Amino acid sequence: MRAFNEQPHAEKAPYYTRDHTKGVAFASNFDLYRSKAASWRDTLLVNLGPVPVDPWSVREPCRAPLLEWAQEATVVAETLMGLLSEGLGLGFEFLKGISGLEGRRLLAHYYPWCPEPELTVGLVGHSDPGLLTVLLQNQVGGLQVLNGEEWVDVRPAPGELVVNFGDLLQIVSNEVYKSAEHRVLANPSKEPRISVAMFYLPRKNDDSTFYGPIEELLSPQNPPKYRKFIVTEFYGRFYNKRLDRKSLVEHFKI
Ligand SMILES: O=C(O)CCC(=O)C(=O)O
Ligand SMILES: [Fe+2]
Repeated sequence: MRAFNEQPHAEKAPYYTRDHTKGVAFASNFDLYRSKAASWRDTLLVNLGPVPVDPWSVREPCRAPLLEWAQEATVVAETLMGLLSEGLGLGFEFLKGISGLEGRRLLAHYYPWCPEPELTVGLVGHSDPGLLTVLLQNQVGGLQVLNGEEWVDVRPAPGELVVNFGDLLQIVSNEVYKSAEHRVLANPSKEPRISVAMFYLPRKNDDSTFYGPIEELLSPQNPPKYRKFIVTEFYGRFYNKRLDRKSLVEHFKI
């Protein structure tokens, strides 16, 4: 990822687009024109499912490592989804059946040195939209998670993965699991911060499915906390707002 980002501008220019529905897109903040200020990072986005990207559209030097990482992360996500499903008292396959592991999106972030890090952030506070995110970060640090009112450092450790519960997991589990609010500080070090995240999201272009709290979890004592919606509304809401805190779950709250 470092090699990709540090290529001359002309090598990266063919990927510049704000159209996140493309197979591959390279841009700075996806919500640049909706947010109050720019964040200090660039992001390479690769859509890996349900319509897999042509692997050859991700050019060297990062094609093979990214695609390999995506496969490995998916094995982790599949296992975790099974365990979380059992944690809800449902079968191992249940959660996977809801959104599947088909909506797979890889985001590779590059946070260059920021000369005035106190004036902006690398990535504003937010929760991830899907079921789960599996994230690998290099050793620079800067990721923080909100614990109550306090931002706590998620310090990198070699070989460690960070897993975020997403908004959809909060909704379908009727708040048994809560999505994690997190942010990345602007990078004050000369060493770039690099992270690669795999998002497991609802399938696009499938408006025959209604998402909402899983019926099997509901009872008169545990009524649904969220209304049902289709995926077009879910993505429409996510992409038409700036990245901000946990507003996606708030939108669907009853
Ligand atoms: O760069 C990171 O560590 C966090 C990335 C992230 O939160 C995201 O892509 O949603
Ligand atoms: Fe995130």
